Amino acid sequence: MSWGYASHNGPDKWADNFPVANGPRQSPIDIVPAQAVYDSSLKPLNIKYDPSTSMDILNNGHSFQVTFADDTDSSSLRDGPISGVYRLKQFHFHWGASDDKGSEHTVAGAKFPAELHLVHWNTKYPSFGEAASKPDGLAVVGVFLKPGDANPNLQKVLDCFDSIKAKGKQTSFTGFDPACLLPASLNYWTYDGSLTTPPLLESVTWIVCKETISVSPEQMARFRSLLFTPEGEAECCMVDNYRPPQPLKGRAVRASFQ
Ligand SMILES: NS(=O)(=O)c1ccc(Cc2ccc([N+](=O)[O-])cc2)cc1
Ligand SMILES: [Zn+2]
Repeated sequence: MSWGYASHNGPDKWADNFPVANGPRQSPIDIVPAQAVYDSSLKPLNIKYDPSTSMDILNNGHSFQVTFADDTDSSSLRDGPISGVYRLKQFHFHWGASDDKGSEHTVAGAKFPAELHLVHWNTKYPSFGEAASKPDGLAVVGVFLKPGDANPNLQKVLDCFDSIKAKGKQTSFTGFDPACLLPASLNYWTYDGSLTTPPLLESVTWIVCKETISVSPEQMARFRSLLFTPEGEAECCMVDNYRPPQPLKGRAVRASFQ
């Protein structure tokens, strides 16, 4: 039985095969701004992406992801709460069946219709797979999507959904600069956490942007037109592919802004 988001294989069942699900630094969490500690020693995020590193877009049956060439530092993240250079590996999203849910992190209990994750790995390790098992191995930048005007940069991603509707479908996706999906302000909250899907490894420095990016109702409908299921199987819409907030267990959430 493989993991998913249905009642029989969803977040409440993940601990059966992945006991770290009940670990001390699980993600996502509810971010309570009033309880976040401003840390003046936190640096601004230093993000440099090279569009020529974007390679393809894939429906992996849990979400869709855009994968990047990570054999050089040309698309990477520095500074912020991290030390060293972290290379961009992929970005993906989590979203709901309706606009009242879908994000993984919440802000004082508020849910957003979707959340973008830009996944980076620490180049002090030889590969993404190696880094994914180290406490300082990964850094994920999270951005909330807020209902509003259509987002023209997001539209470039949504336009290729017809080619990746079913699980396992993949198509070329080159020349895309994911920096165009970032909000104008890179003020952020940061805390030590985990992957939000199995294997739930506790290797992620989370960097969650305070400012949101916009998404229109029509664009949200496009997200919800993807399928969890492969071609030839009964169709199941890809929606509600989010894990709910997990216990903070004494962790501090720091803010890069006052
Ligand atoms: N949602 S998230 O925490 O940003 C996230 C990011 C990347 C991944 C993909 C993944 C990351 C690591 C492994 N691993 O080490 O076996 C398998 C899959 C899973 C989840
Ligand atoms: Zn994610």
